[in-house]
Amino acid sequence: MGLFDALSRGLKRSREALNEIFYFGGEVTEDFWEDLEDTLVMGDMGAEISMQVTDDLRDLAARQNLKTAPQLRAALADRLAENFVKPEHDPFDETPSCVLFVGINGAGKTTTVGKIACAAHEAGKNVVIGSADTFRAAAIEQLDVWGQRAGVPVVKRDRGSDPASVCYDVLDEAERQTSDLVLIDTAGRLHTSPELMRELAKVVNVTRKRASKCRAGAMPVYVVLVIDAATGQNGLNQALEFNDALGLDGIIMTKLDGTAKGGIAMAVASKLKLPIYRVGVGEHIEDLQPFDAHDFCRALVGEE
Ligand SMILES: Nc1nc2c(ncn2[C@@H]2O[C@H](COP(=O)(O)OP(=O)(O)OP(=O)(O)O)[C@@H](O)[C@H]2O)c(=O)[nH]1
Repeated sequence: MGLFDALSRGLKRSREALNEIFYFGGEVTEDFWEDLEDTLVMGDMGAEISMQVTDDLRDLAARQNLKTAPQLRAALADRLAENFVKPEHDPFDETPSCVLFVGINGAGKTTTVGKIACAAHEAGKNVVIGSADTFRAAAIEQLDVWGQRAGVPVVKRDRGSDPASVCYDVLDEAERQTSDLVLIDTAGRLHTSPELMRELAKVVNVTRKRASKCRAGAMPVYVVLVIDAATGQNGLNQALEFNDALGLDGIIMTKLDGTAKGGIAMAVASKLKLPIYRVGVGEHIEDLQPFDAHDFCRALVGEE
């Protein structure tokens, strides 16, 4: 199943709400613009973007003399797509590359590492996984299972070990194996805990320092925030805090197959000017897909 179909199944709530406006909408009236802005806000896009998008569409309708709601549906999808940033690099396509996965508990970090490891291994890449979640024993086991499934080695240490030193070991191993792709899972943490964010900043710094000293030349390190799309507007607070503490390179948005309304992807990408590298649309290996802003926005507004 392609991204558009997978998203179309997931983003039902926002699409139905927008459908209602467009379906019943004949002539565009003042009520139409109010309903549109409210619906975008309810779809987790945030007040600022919703107002901006509505104003821009209103200008376009006036300029192009578009008078009925259905005429505006495709224009809305195009306007929404403009909120997304195109990635300059894809950390999962570059070789060599080291990616640190960060985020709150249960966002989908471990699952995403597993899915990416499987796909990269299948594509013939030499992959190594690092388990810097030394807090939760079950997380280390979960990553081991993904490693076995993917046929990829997992570097791990005992529960309670220093996560930064695990990252150092992971890069030692990656160098020994001349790995193409290094994927490091970190422990879930609340963005509101300064102590845990400081610990994570140390993990990132140590990884960057070690990666800059690889014998074959510096290995780029990407810090990727994994966000559960169903957390709604709280996802924006997470992104702002993680970005402040670590300087993020991009986002992976998971669980867009569930009850998520989807607008949070746009709110985060637009506010932080960060690319979305992948989206999760299910729990299985194949349910992680490259992000396409146009497909995403068409699925959101119900454009075929
Ligand atoms: N439906 C759906 N479920 C997902 C997706 N991604 C992850 N999950 C599920 O979300 C749950 C949490 O995923 P994990 O990968 O364990 O999350 P985590 O961020 O590593 O969690 P911590 O280790 O506690 O920080 C699991 O049950 C996953 O199967 C997705 O895209 N869609």
